Amino acid sequence: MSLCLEARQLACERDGRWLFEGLDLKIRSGEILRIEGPNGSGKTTLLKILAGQLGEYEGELYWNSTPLRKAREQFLANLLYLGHSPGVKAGLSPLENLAWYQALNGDKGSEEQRLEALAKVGLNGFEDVVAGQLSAGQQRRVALARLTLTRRALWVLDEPFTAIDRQGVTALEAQLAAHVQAGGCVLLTTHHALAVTSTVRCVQLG
Ligand SMILES: Nc1ncnc2c1ncn2[C@@H]1O[C@H](COP(=O)(O)OP(=O)(O)OP(=O)(O)O)[C@@H](O)[C@H]1O
Repeated sequence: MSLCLEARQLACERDGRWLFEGLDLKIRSGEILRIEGPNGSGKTTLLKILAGQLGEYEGELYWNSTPLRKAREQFLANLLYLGHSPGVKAGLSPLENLAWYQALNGDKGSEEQRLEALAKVGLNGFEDVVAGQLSAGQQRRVALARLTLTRRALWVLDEPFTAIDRQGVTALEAQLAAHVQAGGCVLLTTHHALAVTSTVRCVQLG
């Protein structure tokens, strides 16, 4: 099924300043949409709005042509949102963190799946280490393991390459490309130059 998230005449004000106004954008199956702009231009704020996490905005959002407020359940069932911070629980191991994410989504999953997802992000041998003791890049990798674990079509990713080494960047780029090739869509912010350019469109803020 073809998917489409659309924003019409989106505007957001912070502390008496318009971060963006009259913003129209669309993201469909098979596309990567990159939000660009300098620090403080509103990229994270825009992603939160588009991921349904922030209600303080003007304009309208549509999911498959239905206003998002009426299609919220279907929208959330298709959404995987990874925020600016890795959002990993420091007191839990990577394996426990993934089990916790799955439980939040009402998905029991299996340990085998979780081990496979951690292996894919290069965390073999760190599965049972308390996440608070992992490096910044390893914590980000725990969060990124959710991309493998959770079957959602729309990925909204805020700076997913932060703290990731060169090999990890290549692997993540390949994963993004494979996801859109399989009919998914990716909305992301990154200060990193993406190698997969053919399916990437850009929206500039600031
Ligand atoms: N909850 C909030 N209340 C008031 N102002 C906020 C809030 N959240 C963000 N802002 C302000 O909105 C502006 C945009 O912030 P945002 O985090 O969206 O920028 P960004 O483009 O993602 O920046 P960066 O590239 O540094 O991550 C900033 O000036 C910030 O101070």
